[in-house]
Amino acid sequence: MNRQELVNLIKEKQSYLCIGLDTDLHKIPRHLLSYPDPIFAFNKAIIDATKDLCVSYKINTAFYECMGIRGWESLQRTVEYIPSGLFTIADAKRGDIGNTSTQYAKTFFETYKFDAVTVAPYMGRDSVLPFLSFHEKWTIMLGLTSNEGNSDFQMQQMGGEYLYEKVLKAGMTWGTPDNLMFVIGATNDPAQLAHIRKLVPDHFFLVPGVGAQGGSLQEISANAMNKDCGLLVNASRSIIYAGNGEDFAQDARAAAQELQREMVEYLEAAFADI
Ligand SMILES: O=C(O)c1cc(=O)[nH]c(=O)n1[C@@H]1O[C@H](COP(=O)(O)O)[C@@H](O)[C@H]1O
Repeated sequence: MNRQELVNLIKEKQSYLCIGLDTDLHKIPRHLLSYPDPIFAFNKAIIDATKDLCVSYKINTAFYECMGIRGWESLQRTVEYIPSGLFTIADAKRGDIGNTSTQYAKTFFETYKFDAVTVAPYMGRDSVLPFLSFHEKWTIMLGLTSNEGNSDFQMQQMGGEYLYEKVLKAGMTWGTPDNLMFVIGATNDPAQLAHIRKLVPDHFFLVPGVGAQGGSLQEISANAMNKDCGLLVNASRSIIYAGNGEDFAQDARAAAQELQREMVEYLEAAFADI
């Protein structure tokens, strides 16, 4: 999916919600455990119940890889089940020497046909560029993350600026607003979110941290939207585990709907004409 298609999708659906399928066998309703592929059965029900409310699904590969081959099969069934026209993210946080990064990129862009993959930029330019060379595919580079440990490296000063600022600036010279997004955690200070948007005016941000981690949809929307919305706001646990009974998918829908309704307001406030 290219940038214009993503922007159009956000306008059509009045949503910039990305639902995280962080599906854990130990957290899904018990009645699903008798299904041949309980993880897929859960995801299928969540997708059926929420696909009109979101523009994207993010599959965090950790929740699938931990189950070996069965997990990869659940991942494949899930990504193939997501309706075409929705933006699919493999949250794999990869990045290695160039020829290895190319193999990671092929895994997620070609074998599993995701639109985007998350990339950890610690190894530098040649670990990120291979992801950026795929046509109409997206690299989502970690910028300022949502976790407490973001202060260990990302918030360290280096030559008068924070390390995360250097990472964002370098990323902008490697990719373009058409193939590169940054992860910016919703748990960060609102003034910092506004500062980051100033530094990076055009790129989309993938924003985790709303919901279970306590980040505010209002704050990220007020401080970090750009002229194209420029945000994909992810929530995982607060949506997919909103309920735990037979009607868990309807509870997930209600949780997603609450965020999407708020998004309508913020889109209206930001763009009279969107
Ligand atoms: O890259 C990510 O998606 C990510 C980056 C970050 O800074 N913080 C963060 O929570 N994430 C991911 O976003 C999701 C957040 O999940 P919830 O806290 O359950 O909404 C998880 O899949 C995390 O791995």
